[in-house]
Amino acid sequence: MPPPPFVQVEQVSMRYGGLEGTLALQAADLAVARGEFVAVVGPSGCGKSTLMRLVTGLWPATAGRVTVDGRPVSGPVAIAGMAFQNPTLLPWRSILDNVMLPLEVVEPHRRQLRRERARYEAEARELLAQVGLAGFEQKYPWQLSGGMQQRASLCRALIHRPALLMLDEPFGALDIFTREDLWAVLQEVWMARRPTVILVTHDLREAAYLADRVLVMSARPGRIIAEREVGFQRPRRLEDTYAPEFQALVHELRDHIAAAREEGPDAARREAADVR
Ligand SMILES: Nc1ncnc2c1ncn2[C@@H]1O[C@H](COP(=O)(O)OP(=O)(O)OP(=O)(O)O)[C@@H](O)[C@H]1O
Repeated sequence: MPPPPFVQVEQVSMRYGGLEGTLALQAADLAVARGEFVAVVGPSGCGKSTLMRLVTGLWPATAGRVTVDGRPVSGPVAIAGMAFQNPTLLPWRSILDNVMLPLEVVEPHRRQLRRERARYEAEARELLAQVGLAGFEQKYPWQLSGGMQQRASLCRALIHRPALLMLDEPFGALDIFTREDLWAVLQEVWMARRPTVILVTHDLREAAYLADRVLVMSARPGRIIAEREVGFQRPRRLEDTYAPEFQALVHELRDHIAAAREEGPDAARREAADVR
């Protein structure tokens, strides 16, 4: 029998702002295996970030069930690391202290931090070196470029060795060259540590480069309407993204999203028919 999914979303709906509010998700299902790298793509405003908030327990679902590692999600999930489009580093803390922040919050690290500070600090420095930020530990966020801040934010998401890494457009604000550099960094970190990853992105090349499987969402109210395995060998290289098979996959995903956008009016009708 196959192991149960590490992340499971079953028939989840989410309406913001009470009965008359926006229905962001409707009867959405999602299953992600332990250690899998999944990308979620879809039309703008279809509910991708909402799905992320429900899986990490930042919002409760209006209906349905979310489990992570076999446990129902009823509040913030401690085993999750998160990074968003905006690096959200604290300006008054050094890069090293920003990276170490989750250790001050998440148990059991919180309890162990005072006693084992040197070990944790060495881990943070190692992680920073892995993403190319050796030597910048004592700098402040405002002294770093946007790409460097995003690298640091990735380290902060990883420092407590989360089993689940939730990335919501982490490279969305970066120029294409920096973004491509960070794809390689993320792939390397994932291959070394194998967390389960859910990545929300608007960039279909990014999804195809990084993910084992790409999930396509419908227009709002969102649900998963298509999925595509990505079989390219790892480690994937930037040159691979120019191969015909890779480009064909990106086109296929684009067609799915175009169809999902067309479906918009139907989605609106579905919403009207279901007042959940
Ligand atoms: N806190 C909120 N209160 C009310 N409505 C919200 C809230 N957050 C999101 N929404 C609405 O829910 C819908 C889904 O939003 P969400 O941010 O999940 O979509 P998204 O797919 O991540 O969007 P984008 O592609 O633009 O990043 C949108 O119509 C949005 O306006």
